[in-house]
Amino acid sequence: MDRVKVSILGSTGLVGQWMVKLLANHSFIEVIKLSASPGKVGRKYGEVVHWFLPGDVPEYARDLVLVSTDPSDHKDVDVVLSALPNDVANAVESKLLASGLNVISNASPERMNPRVPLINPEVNWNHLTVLREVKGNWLVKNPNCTAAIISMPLKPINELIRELHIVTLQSVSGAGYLGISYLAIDGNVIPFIKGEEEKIDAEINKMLGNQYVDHYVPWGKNVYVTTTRVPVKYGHMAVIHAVLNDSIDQKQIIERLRGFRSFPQEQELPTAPREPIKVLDRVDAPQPMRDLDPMAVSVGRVLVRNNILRMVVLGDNLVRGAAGITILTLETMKALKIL
Ligand SMILES: N[C@@H](CC=O)C(=O)O
Repeated sequence: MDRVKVSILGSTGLVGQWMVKLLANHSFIEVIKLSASPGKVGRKYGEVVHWFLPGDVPEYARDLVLVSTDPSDHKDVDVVLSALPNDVANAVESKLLASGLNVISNASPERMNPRVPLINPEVNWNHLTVLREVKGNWLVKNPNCTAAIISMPLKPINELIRELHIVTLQSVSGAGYLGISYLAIDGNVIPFIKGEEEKIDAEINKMLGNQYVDHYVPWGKNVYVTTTRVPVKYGHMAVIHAVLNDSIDQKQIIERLRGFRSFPQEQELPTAPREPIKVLDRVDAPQPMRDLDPMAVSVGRVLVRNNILRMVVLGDNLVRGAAGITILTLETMKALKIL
């Protein structure tokens, strides 16, 4: 397959808009359908979308007439990309799968299904290869945005880790455009995000484990997580303390993080960052306002003391954590000849 035709579900939402933007002028992925909620179906994308990203609505998308999520509206696409909210995704995606369509989805239902690969391409691209043994169509899931960001710097050091203690500082955009009121978050920190702590623990364990066709074997490490919502627009941060198995020099950890490259980099995939983990030497890095990169993860404050590694990790929750990871997964699947 030379070109890959896709449709985007939830195309007017925060994550959907990023998908529309990132796929403008893509070298081999072509968006042929955009879908939105029933009230918008039949109208032009450019007239309906409340565009919030820098720049204009990409030209290719402006005149596309919005379709429904019904499988009959997607029958001529190779892959459906789903940016649907969690509460509606399951019903819609199940119908698409039942009709024989392939789906890559950002929504949380089915992430822990033992047969469904949960993919952060640099971390576990090899889990996708089980799909070669699957007859018919498939579902692939993105991890939770925070799990996507945190799993990246864990990958090159995963065998050194005995257990993890994580505190997150998650931006408001993670809750969606209408997710949290200004009065609730301005000048405030909310130390609870529903369901998030369980997801991060389970998903990191799945991605760093081994995937087989009908089951997976988790990484098997204890991951203790506290999640907080902070008054920042974009970028999720995590303070990680990793208890290590052996003593290891801080410099060796930094070398491993800086030198990390994976399949997407080797294949020079269009959406892959050249340097997936940026270790920043500045004493006050990383900061969402200064250090946010769309697809790379920024790491600072690296310190090893008494066999405990501390690092602060920052990533773009809407791009690396959602829209960009979907596209990079599709590019990885094409490079693996799964499409
Ligand atoms: N569940 C996450 C979504 C990622 O952006 C959050 O609430 O921040």
